Amino acid sequence: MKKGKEVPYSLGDNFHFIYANMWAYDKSLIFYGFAEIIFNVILPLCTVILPSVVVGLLERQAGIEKFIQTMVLVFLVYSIVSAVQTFLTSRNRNQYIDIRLNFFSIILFEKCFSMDYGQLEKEKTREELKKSGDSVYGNWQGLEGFMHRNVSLLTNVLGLLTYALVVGWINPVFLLLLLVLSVIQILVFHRAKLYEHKQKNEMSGIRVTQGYLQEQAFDLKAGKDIRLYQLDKLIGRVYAAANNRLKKIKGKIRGVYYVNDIVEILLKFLRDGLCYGYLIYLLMHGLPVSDFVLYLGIVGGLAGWMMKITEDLSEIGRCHYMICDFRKFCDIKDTFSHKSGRELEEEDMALDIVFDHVSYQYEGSSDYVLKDISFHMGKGDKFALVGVNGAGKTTLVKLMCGFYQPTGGRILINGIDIGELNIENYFKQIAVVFQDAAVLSFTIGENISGVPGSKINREELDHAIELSGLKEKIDGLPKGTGTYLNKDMEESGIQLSGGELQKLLLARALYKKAKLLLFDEPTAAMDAIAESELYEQYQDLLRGRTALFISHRLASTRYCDNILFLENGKIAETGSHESLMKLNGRYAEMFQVQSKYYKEEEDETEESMA
Ligand SMILES: Nc1ncnc2c1ncn2[C@@H]1O[C@H](COP(=O)(O)OP(=O)(O)OP(=O)(O)O)[C@@H](O)[C@H]1O
Repeated sequence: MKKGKEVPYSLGDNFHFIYANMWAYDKSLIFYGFAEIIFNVILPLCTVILPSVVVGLLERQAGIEKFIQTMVLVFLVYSIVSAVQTFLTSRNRNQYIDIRLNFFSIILFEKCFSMDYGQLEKEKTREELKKSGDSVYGNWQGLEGFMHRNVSLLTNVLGLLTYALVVGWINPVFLLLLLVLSVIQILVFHRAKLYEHKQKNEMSGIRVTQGYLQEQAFDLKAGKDIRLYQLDKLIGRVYAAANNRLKKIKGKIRGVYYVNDIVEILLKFLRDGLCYGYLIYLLMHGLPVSDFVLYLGIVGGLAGWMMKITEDLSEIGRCHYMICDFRKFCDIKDTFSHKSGRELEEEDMALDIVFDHVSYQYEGSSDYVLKDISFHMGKGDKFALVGVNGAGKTTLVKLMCGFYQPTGGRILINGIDIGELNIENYFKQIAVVFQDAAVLSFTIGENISGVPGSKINREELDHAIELSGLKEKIDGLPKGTGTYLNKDMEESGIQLSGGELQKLLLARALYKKAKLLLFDEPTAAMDAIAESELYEQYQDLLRGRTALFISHRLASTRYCDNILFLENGKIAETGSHESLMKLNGRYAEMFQVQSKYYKEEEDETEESMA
C-alpha cells in the first residue's frame, strides 16, 4: 500500500491547516501559544539563574542586606514568572478545548448536516465520519492534541537547548521534608479532584445530551428531516446551551484547580527556598563552589527533556493521521449545489415535477432500481405511487427530494434541472413523511414547527395538530405541545405510539406549508378509522399543493388524480383508479386481492360479533 495514497496531507499541510484556522478563529491563540512556550522555558531558566545569582553574591562577599534584597527580588521574579506560566498553560488548555468544540466540531456538524444525503448514506462515508469524529473527541488526540503537543514540543526543544544546567537538589536530609510537602500538595489536589468528581454527575448528564445531539448529526434517519425541516438551527441552539452549562461547571472546577495551582506554587517556592538555603548553609561551611555548581547541574533532567521530545514527536505523528481523517471527511465533494444554484420562485403555491427518462442504480449494485421512468406532475396534482415491496418507490421519492442524483435522465422542478437548484432552498419548499422518519427528543411543538418554543406560530401549530388528528391526544397532556418526546432530554418525556407518531409527522408536514408533499406510507401505523378520516380530508389538507404518496393500501389511491404502478423498476401502468381497473392489469389484480382480504376481514368481524 502506498503511503502517499493513505495520507493525503503532509505534516506541513496539517500544520498550516491547524494554525491558519486558529489564526482565523482567534489570533490571540497564536500569541498566547508562543508566550506559553517562552514562559515554559523561562521558568526553569529562573531556577538555574537563582543559584548562580546566589553563588555570585557569595563569591563577591556581598553584605547581608544586599544579599537579602537580591534574594527577595529573585524570588519575586520567579513567583511572577511562575504565576504567568500557570495562567498561560491553563488559558491555552481551555482555549484549545474551546476551538475544538466550538469551531472544528461545528465544521464537522455542519458538514454532516449539509452534505449530499446520498453521500452520507454510503458505508465508506460513514466509516470516514466515525474516524473524523474521533479526531475532535478528547483533549490529547486529534486536532486538540496536535495543538497541545506542538506547544510541548517547542517548549522541550527550547528547554533542551537552553536548559543546560538543571537546577534541583535532592538530599536524604530533605527527603522527609519533601515528602511532607508532597503530602500537603496531594491533599490539596485530592480536594480539587473530589470537587471535580462531585460535578461529574451533572457533567455526564450534559454529555449524554451532547452525545444525543451529536448522534442526530450522524444519524441517517435524522439526516433527512434535519435537511428538510432545517432542524440544524434548533439542534445547534440546544447544543450551545448544553455547552454553556458545561462551560460554567468547568469554570468552577478550574477555579478549584487554580487554588490548587497556587498552593503548588507556594509549596514549590518553600521547597526550593529550603533546598537553596541548605546548599548555601553547606557552602558557607566549606562546600567548594565548584561542587555546589556541580550539584545543581546533576540534579538537572536533560534526559527528561529528551524523553519528552520523543514522546511529543510520536504523539504529533498520531494526531497528524487523525487530522488527515478529519480533513478527508470535510473535503468530500457534493454533487448538488448547496450555497449556490438557482432558487425557485417564491410566489408559487405548488411545484411542477417532471421525471424525464430517469434511471437510478445504487453504488456497488449491479442492477438498476429504476429504469427509464417518465411522468409529469403538474402544479397541484395528487399522484399515488404503488407497487410491490422493493419496486423502487422510496428510491423514487428520494430522487424527487434531491437526496440522490439520477444515474440517467433528468428531474425538472418548475422546469429547472434539480442538479442546478440550490438544494437547500429546494428543501425549504418540500415536506416529506418517510416510513422511518425521525423525531427529536424535543417538545412536541418544536418537533412540529422545527423552531424553538418561543418562535412557534401557535395558530398554525394548533391548525396542523387539528388536521392531523392529534388534538385529542395533546389536549390530554398536562404540558400540551410543550411535552417532551422520549426521555433523552427530559425525565418526564413521553413515548408516542406508532400511529400517533405518524399523525405528528403529518402535522409537521402540514405546518411547513410546503409546495410539494411526499408521503411514504403515511398511514401504515394508523388504525382504520384514523386512516379513513385522513383520506377523507386529503383533498382539503393538500388543496393547491402538489402531492405524491405511496401506500400499500390501494383503497387510498382513489383520492388521487393519477396512479403510477411501479414494477421491476419501471412504470408498468399509469392512469386513474377507474381506468386502471378497466385495464384489468397488474394494478386491478392487486386491488382485487386486497379487496378480497378486506372483505374476508369484514366477514370475520361480523361473524365474531354475531
Ligand atoms: N441505500 C441503498 N443501497 C443499495 N440498495 C438499496 C438502497 N436502498 C434501497 N435499495 C434497494 O433498492 C430496491 C428498492 O428499494 P426501495 O426502498 O426503493 O423499494 P420500495 O418500493 O420503497 O419498497 P417497500 O415497499 O418495501 O418500502 C430494493 O431492492 C432495495 O434493496
